[in-house]
Amino acid sequence: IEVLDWVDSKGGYAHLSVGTVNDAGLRGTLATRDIAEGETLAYIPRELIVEFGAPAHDKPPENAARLLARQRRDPAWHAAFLPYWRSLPAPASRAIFCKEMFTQRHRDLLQDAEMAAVVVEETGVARQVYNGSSSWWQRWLGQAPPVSLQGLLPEGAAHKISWQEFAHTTCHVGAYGFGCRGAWGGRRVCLVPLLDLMNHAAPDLANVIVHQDEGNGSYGCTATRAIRAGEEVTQTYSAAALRSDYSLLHYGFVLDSERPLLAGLDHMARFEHDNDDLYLQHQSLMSHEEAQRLSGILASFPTTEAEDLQLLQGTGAIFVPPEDLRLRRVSEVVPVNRELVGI
Ligand SMILES: C[S@@+](CC[C@H](N)C(=O)[O-])C[C@H]1O[C@@H](n2cnc3c(N)ncnc32)[C@H](O)[C@@H]1O
Repeated sequence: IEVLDWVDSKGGYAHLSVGTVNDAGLRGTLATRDIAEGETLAYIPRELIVEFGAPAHDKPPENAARLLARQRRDPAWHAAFLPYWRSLPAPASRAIFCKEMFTQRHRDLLQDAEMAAVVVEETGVARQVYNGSSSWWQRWLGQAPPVSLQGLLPEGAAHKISWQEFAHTTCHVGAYGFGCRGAWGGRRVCLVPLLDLMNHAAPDLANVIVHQDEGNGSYGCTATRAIRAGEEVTQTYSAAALRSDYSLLHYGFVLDSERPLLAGLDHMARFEHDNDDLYLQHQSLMSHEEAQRLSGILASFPTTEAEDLQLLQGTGAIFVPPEDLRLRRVSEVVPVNRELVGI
């Protein structure tokens, strides 16, 4: 597809094709040749990456407003990224569905008051950004999103964007965005063409990790095990996406898994709040209290960390570097071999 040639023409590469990966017609990425473990099978240069937001406010609706505004204010930029926009599911296509598109009927199906509250709260923020319905003092007091579609676009231009288009863009930014390091430091949300066509799989099934070069901001994708030509290429989006409720609400899918990862203690409604320091954000499926309890049990084990490490090395498993291995095991559900990709 066009986006592959575009990446190629801009100095990137990918040993990937885009195609149907299951009987339900899901689209995803496939290896075009055999890939060895540790090989970097895709490289996306910095200039193809779309970056938004600031650390304090990087919610999908605000970034959607920034994206839509930039597309309209800067037609040359929009045109330069056409192959990327065309690679994404069209609005109203069944390939993309998340909470911004929920109707009352979908909310009722949740059968869970807290999840329904998350939907109401987050779509409420999206509505505020779309309508620009908050006053300057609400924004100043932090009671409303700092960005509105009207505020970013010239007079009258915001009205030409329908709620459906806005909800679709919010869903796209949320479900296709990557956490990245901004050009001037700080955490941002980025859109990474082509690599965002990879589907999610649990860590034991995923075969690549996606990483950003700290120096030049480019993105790479490295095989965590050997991949055969034609095999689907998948990554683990985040530990949070291993939870059925989280993946359903934010991405519109649920993985087949023997044990659904759900617990009352770490309900996603809490999980989502950045300033709730009771919970370990976007990393663990538990509260700090629970992490401390489990850490205490691990600390009382008869073997040392070094001995555990030796055992793990013998298995060829991918694991985090030795320092505080046990404690990290508690707080990081998805271990990442940073050495493998040199980050
Ligand atoms: C980053 S995109 C991946 C590419 C997407 N499949 C496409 O064709 O544009 C994320 C979306 O892909 C779908 N998806 C990703 N992983 C999935 C999985 N394991 N099972 C079902 N759908 C998945 C969901 O619709 C999700 O919101």
